[in-house]
Amino acid sequence: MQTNKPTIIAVTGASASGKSLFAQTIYDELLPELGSSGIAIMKEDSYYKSQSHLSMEERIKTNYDHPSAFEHSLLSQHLTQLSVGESVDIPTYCYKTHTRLEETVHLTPTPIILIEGILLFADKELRDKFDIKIYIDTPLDICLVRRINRDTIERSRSIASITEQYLTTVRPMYHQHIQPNKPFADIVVTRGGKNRMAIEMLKAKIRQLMNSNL
Ligand SMILES: Nc1ncnc2c1ncn2[C@@H]1O[C@H](COP(=O)(O)OP(=O)(O)O)[C@@H](O)[C@H]1O
Ligand SMILES: Nc1ccn([C@@H]2O[C@H](COP(=O)(O)O)[C@@H](O)[C@H]2O)c(=O)n1
Repeated sequence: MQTNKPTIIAVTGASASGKSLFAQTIYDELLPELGSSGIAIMKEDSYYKSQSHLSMEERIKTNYDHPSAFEHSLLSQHLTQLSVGESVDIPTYCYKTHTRLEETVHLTPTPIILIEGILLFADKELRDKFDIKIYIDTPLDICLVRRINRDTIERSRSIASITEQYLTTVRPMYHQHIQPNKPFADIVVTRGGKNRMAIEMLKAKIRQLMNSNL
């Protein structure tokens, strides 16, 4: 069991702004040198509430861009457990059925934990657990185009359902719960997962943290 508290790096921004690509790129590029005992990656989306008790019609109507769609209390509890050296079992979420799957992913604490998600800064209790806070700042029209491409291919959505959801919840919730929390960020990143300078700076910071923990 490790003794030092992990450094938790949170990456937020609009849906399809490039949060996953940014966090995953840092993780993939550091994994060979830090190993799986050095760095881990988590998703806020894993903590979408289980909706197994609801009909498919009710699940489709849910506002997935409001903080109440997430079980943030469980995420907060897991981050606390990881911080004191305890392992956690992370839920697995399915965007096609809009609920959790049976299986969980076991995570043991690592010195560096990356986490990405749309509403990580919306909850003060969660926000206070992050050591480094990053906001991916991508124009909303670019996010929409990416979301259409991604959700038709990866999440089995129709164009009609994507545009309806975008206008009724995704866009308004962005203006209410995501963009207003941008000032909490330590670093605002343009060009998302393709911003090599931002990626290299984060990697250098992580290496420095790892060396200072030796
Ligand atoms: N800078 C970029 N240029 C081009 N495509 C990108 C860029 N960043 C992300 N994408 C693509 O856009 C889609 C959404 O990106 P993703 O990282 O999943 O966003 P998020 O995690 O913020 O929802 C993915 O298909 C991804 O490959
Ligand atoms: N059942 C669900 C759950 C979530 N969404 C959408 O996912 C977005 C968050 O994930 P990103 O990878 O895009 O950050 C969020 O905007 C929800 O609208 C969904 O469509 N269905």
